[in-house]
Amino acid sequence: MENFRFHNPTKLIFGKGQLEALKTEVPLYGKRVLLLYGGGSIKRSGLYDQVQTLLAEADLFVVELGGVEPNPRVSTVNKGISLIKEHNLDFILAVGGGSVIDCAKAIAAGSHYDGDVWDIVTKKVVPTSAVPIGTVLTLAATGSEMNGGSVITNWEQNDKRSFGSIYTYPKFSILDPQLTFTVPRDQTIYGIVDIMSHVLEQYFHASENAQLQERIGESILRTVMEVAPKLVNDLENYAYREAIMLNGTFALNGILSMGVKTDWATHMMEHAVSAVYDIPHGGGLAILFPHWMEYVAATKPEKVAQLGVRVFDLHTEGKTEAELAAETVAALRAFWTSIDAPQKLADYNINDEQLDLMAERAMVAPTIGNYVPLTKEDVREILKRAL
Ligand SMILES: NC(=O)c1ccc[n+]([C@@H]2O[C@H](COP(=O)([O-])OP(=O)(O)OC[C@H]3O[C@@H](n4cnc5c(N)ncnc54)[C@H](O)[C@@H]3O)[C@@H](O)[C@H]2O)c1
Repeated sequence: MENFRFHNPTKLIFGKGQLEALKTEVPLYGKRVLLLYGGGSIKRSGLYDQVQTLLAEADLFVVELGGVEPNPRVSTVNKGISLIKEHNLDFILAVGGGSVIDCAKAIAAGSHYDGDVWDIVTKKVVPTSAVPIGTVLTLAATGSEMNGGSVITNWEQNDKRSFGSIYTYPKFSILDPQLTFTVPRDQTIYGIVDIMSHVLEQYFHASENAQLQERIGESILRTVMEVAPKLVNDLENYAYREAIMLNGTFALNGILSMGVKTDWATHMMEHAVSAVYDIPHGGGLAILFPHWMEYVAATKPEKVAQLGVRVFDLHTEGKTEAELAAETVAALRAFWTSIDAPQKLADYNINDEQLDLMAERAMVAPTIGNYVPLTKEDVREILKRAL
């Protein structure tokens, strides 16, 4: 393993009816709250009214900003920063999925910085403090509820970038699986793919001797694969929602990346695709991951084969690593197809017109990924195979 420090300061408040905790948690950090939410699902479900009531009962001053987009935009981040400054707000409550939470993190860091928040998102500037945030999670997918990461899109520049900071970890996150009952079937599927992809990005690391991290990752994958097919046909089942929610949080809260150089090339490619075409993140990952895996297996099949044996129960007798790797890719693809995840970029009407732009946008460094570092030509080839 590489040397590492692990520090995750987010308090998880998990289970039925835990929303009430807002009354005691928020006042620990602030009195003047920016309430941030997305496209209105929380108004339809009644969650918005419940949150407002609890904040009022706790005697808190509230300014709200709704309409945070899926794939949140830097223009919305800037609106939030203006509201924080105008009303002298000292806490941000994000109620929603990863997009709302990521937007809250960028507002939090940007409010303590005098320049353009895009400097922070593009990692030109490192945050040294941030407005404290708390979250009420309504969609299991990103793990943003228990990490410091944030992904923001600059639509004018067709650029989607991520940054992370110890200052943007939520102080607390309330996870009531019942709040995810209303997530539609397609978004539920994207969430499942996102969770599995997070594990895979860390499983395909470039370090030695990380058995515990790998075994935890395999457990998450196996649990998600056991529950997901049942959940997509029974969306209001508490036990299934509960399992997926906890797995989603643990897939990206830092434990799988302890002491290892993780990959993340597929996420960078997906960010490039969704920065140009604004497609759902999980949908893009379902298309790209099997192609990435097939591509890297040509030079480094061993870990792909290991995944197949340990997670997809492949039999090894008489097979080469390359054959096992090919079976693993087929098994992953078959699993995602079985839960109706998309399979090719054409499913989102994406053709080869913007291949070069997408390949260019994916290259946030001269090569991306660590398991097998990819050049722009590699990325272009993977995107082409995914069309
Ligand atoms: N910060 C991280 O660690 C991290 C990791 C992976 C991805 N991301 C980013 O997060 C974003 C995706 O977040 P997401 O997958 O959580 O989806 P999302 O937050 O974009 O939400 C997707 C859709 O579901 C709706 N929705 C949310 N909760 C709902 C509910 N309870 N009922 C009905 N509808 C509901 C939203 O309004 C939205 O239309 C992308 O921008 C992605 O790049 C961040």
